Amino acid sequence: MISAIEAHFSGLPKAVLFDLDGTLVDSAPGLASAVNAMLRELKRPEVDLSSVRQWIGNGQETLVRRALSGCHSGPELGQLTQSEVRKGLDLFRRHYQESAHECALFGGVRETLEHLQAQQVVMAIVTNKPVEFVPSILAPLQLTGFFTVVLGGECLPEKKPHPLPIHRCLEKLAVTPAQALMVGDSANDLIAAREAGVASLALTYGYHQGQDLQAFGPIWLGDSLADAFGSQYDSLGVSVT
Ligand SMILES: O=C(O)COP(=O)(O)O
Ligand SMILES: [Mg+2]
Repeated sequence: MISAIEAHFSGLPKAVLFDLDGTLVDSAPGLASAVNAMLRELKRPEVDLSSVRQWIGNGQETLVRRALSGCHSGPELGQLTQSEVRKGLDLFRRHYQESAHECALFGGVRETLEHLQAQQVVMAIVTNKPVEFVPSILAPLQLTGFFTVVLGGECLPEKKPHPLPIHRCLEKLAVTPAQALMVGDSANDLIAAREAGVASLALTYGYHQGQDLQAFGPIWLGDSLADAFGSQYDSLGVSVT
């Protein structure tokens, strides 16, 4: 059976841009450790992992604002002072240096990266996470060598859902929007891709805050990267189990 990716690109895209948190790695445990270390220092109540999962995806300042106010959105976020947010962010980042590695690769990811690399598809990471933390996530998982470009949330004046990081990444890779595929777990990824004229693929296992990702027009939506590229693995005789 021909996959949605093969049908769209008549084969494989020239470049695949991956979101990081919730797409390649389950980073919530490391983020929750740092959030709670920050809250302890500020003598505030700790939060549970499931709350932190709901708060990931809009960069670290938003995560810290949500943790300090104990909710995802609402007037409480706006009531925080600049100095509270700055202090929280400094503490969070100091602790996250220690806990960023507390994350796990989602199933099917390594096989997909190996498959794409073997097919000379260029790969990049476009994340809203500050870029300084990316090496401590990729290195222990031995993922560093797969990516030609890594763009973090504070590399540019805008982050996803703005299309600027995708435009900049395509420029660096010297590929056109039509030659690229964005793979993500949240509306931010799919909106940024759509605005940049890039096809997208949505994974349902990440941090989508209950949103219906189908509404943002991915060419494929599912719960395993291996399934998205599955028929191509099969044709190469590569195991996806
Ligand atoms: O740090 C975040 O907000 C998450 O980043 P990502 O999902 O764009 O990788
Ligand atoms: Mg994500």
